[in-house]
Order: sequence, then C-alpha cells, then structure tokens
Amino acid sequence: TNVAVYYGQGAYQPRLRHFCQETSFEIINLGFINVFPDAVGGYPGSNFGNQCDGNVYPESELLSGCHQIWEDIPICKEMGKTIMLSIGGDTAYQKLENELQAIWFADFLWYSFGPQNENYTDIYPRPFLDNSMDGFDFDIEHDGGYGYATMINRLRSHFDEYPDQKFYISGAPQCTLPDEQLSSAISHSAFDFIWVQFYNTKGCSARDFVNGTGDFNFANWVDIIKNSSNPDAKLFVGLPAAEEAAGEGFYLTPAEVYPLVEIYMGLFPETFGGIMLWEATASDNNTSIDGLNYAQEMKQILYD
Ligand SMILES: CNC(=O)NC(=N)Nc1ccccc1
Repeated sequence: TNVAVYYGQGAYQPRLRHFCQETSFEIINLGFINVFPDAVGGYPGSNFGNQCDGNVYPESELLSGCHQIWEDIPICKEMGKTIMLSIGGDTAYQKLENELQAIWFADFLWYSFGPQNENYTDIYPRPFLDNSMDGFDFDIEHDGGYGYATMINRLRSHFDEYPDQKFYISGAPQCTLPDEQLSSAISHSAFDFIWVQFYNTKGCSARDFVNGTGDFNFANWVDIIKNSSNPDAKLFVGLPAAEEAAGEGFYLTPAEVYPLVEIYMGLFPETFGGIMLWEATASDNNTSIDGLNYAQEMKQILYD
C-alpha cells in the first residue's frame, strides 16, 4: 500500500526535491492546472504556489518558468516516485463546455506534459521541458459531471501509444456519494487510483468514523469501484496532514487513523490502496512527539 501526497499549494513550501528525498510517500500529485482552456485551441493555466518564476506563456496563465520543478522531476524519478499532474484544485475557472474542448484539453496535457514527442514540440509548450508526467490526477471540486470521461478515455488512447510505459489516471472526489463532479467519469472511464477526500464534508468523513457519527462510506466507495470501468482501481483514504490543512475538526491524530486503517485494510485488502494526504508541507510541519512527521506516521500505520 502507498502514501500519496499533494504538492504545490503548501504555505512557504520547499521545492519538490525535498519531498522526493523523503521515503514516506510513493506518489506525488503536482497541483494544479487550475484554469481550463476557455475554448478549443486555448491554453490552460497553472499555479504551483511559491514555485516557478512568475512568467507565463504569452496570452495565457500557463506558467513557463517552473525551473525548480523541471530541475527536480529527474531526482523524483531517480527516487522511484510516481509524479502525477493534478488538474483542478478548487479555485479559478474549471469547466468543460463540450466534447471537442475535452479532447483538446486531453491532447494539450498529453503533448505538453506527457512524453516529449518532437513532432509536437513546435505546436505545444513544454512547461516542464522534456520531463514526462506518470499520469494525470483529477481534483475536480465544482462544475464537474461532464466531459471528464471523454478526457480520460482520450488520455488512455495516448497511453496506449507507449505500451512499454505505465501511465496512471487518478481522482480526488469528495466523500458524499454520488460525487457530482467525478462519479460519472468513474463509471465511464478507467481510473487507477481514487483518493476520496474523507475530510471537509460532514457525514461521511474520517472524523465521523472516529466519533461514531454520520456514515463513513469507504465500503460504499469500494462498491462503486467494483462496478466501475476499472474494478481493480485502488481506493485510498484521503486525510488532512495537519489540523490547519482542513476545516475545523476533520484532522485525525495518528492514533485515530490506526483503527480506521486496520479495519478497512482488513475488510478490503485487494481494493485498499493506502492513504492520500493533503498536503506535503503541512505533513512536514506536523511532527509528532516521537519526531516523525505525519506522512511517516501514516507509513508506519500502513506497515504495522
Ligand atoms: C485533494 N484536494 C484537496 O484536498 N483540496 C483541498 N483540501 N482544498 C482546500 C479546501 C479548503 C481549504 C484549503 C484547501
């Protein structure tokens, strides 16, 4: 089982290599491509917090100077990390208007952030130079429901062009079922990882599990996956990595996480994929009494 973490939106965050040199996570979601193309032919926009140099490609909001990220991805790959590019992330304009736009956006992401293909380098920008993402994550928090299955199926058709390389699709739905942003995509296109945000939503959160309130619905999400386009997808427990990383009351101490993981990893050993954390810098700053940070505590729980 794995620990996945979001990187890119942390307060005063260190550069990516700092996290790739930590052993406690295997999957890093780089967030975010937070502005969607407003039409076929348009560029998306990106935001990686305090990283990059502030420059953008002409007439766009797509960052062009993310030197820390393009320098660090090779280190991450050397350390065996899976690096995903995360689309969405709550703020800014994020909506797919029609099928053509969904196809265009998928192609843009593939040719700009996937394996470098010299036939396309004069058509598409390469914001991370010749570094290729290992996949694409969908953190769709509003205006979803439409177009994502089309995008994901288009991306998978591109993945098929590189049969000897592994590429992944992941998603971060809220815990309420059905998730109005991603449930349709989950049933009509194949995901590899689904990390449910069991925080910031009362009634189905990990906090509800601990308090014995509401209806923590990990088991229902397993059913969704079993009846989805990819019944072998892995389901992760999404958690805040520190008190301040989520709304009031949603943070769980490692001691509170332990029984949740024990029970659900035990009930669903083939679907339980691990833990997702929001987010990397909050985890680093959340060191517990025995000097471990939160991600390290989660790693220990998964391997107990
Ligand atoms: C996987 N995506 C998230 O976890 N997003 C997230 N936590 N957004 C956010 C919501 C409220 C305050 C700060 C960040």
